[in-house]
Amino acid sequence: MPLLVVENLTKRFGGLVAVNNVSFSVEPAEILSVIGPNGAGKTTLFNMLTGIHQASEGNASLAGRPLTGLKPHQIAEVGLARTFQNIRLFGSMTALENVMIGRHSRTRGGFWSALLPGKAGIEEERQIAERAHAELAFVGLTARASQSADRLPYGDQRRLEVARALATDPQMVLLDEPAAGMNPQETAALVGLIRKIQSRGVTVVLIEHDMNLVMSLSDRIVVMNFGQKIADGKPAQVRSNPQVIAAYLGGAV
Ligand SMILES: Nc1ncnc2c1ncn2[C@@H]1O[C@H](COP(=O)(O)OP(=O)(O)OP(=O)(O)O)[C@@H](O)[C@H]1O
Repeated sequence: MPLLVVENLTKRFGGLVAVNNVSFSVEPAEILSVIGPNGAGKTTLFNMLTGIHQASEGNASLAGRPLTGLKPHQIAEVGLARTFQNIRLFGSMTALENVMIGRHSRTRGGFWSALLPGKAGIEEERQIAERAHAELAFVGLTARASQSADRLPYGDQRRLEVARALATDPQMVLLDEPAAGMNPQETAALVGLIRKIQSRGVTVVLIEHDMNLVMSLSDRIVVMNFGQKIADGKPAQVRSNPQVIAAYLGGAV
């Protein structure tokens, strides 16, 4: 059974159809990339899946539970987490605190657990910090735990966002251009990290423009152009699809 099912999702902004009747599904523990030219509708698709935009038409579900109509925090509770194209960290907080905020959304006291009475609050806070340290270690940022997020190198900020998403215990993470602005070494480390996320059993859907990364990492690729899905298949199929070559890949591959 697919984990994510997207059926006929459409988003209109006034007269502009940013996402037009898009359907696809994602199997558990798959790595699926969504590619397409600038303005194709990829981020709008993620924004509908994560409750930032309400769909104009269509449905999406995760593990059989409807996502459409839910608020972002409810979608996180269903098990869908994301990172953003423009990094959204709390700049003046430490790396550890940024990950703890992700974890707070999944615990009894939530964000206010520090106010829980006595021992219960202290114990919950200790568990949250422990889990946040584990996620920092997972993404390779142990040494950065006590540094302010805004002081971290760019690639580390992107990995910190991934750690925060993972701290919510998601079944699936959506990564919006995770390699954007990374140097080749950082990109290589990112490939390793995404494979580690997959081996944890977390399904990964990413938007990415780095075609080397997309072709080497993806189990499957969905191609969008002008809001519509124009192809859906394994990297080799997508790479040789004449419509995709015309719309996007050109001489790049
Ligand atoms: N909030 C909004 N209001 C109006 N138009 C929007 C809004 N968000 C996106 N759009 C428009 O919808 C279309 C799709 O944009 P979207 O950001 O989803 O594309 P994209 O494929 O993610 O592009 P990129 O690769 O450049 O990030 C674009 O024409 C964009 O200008």
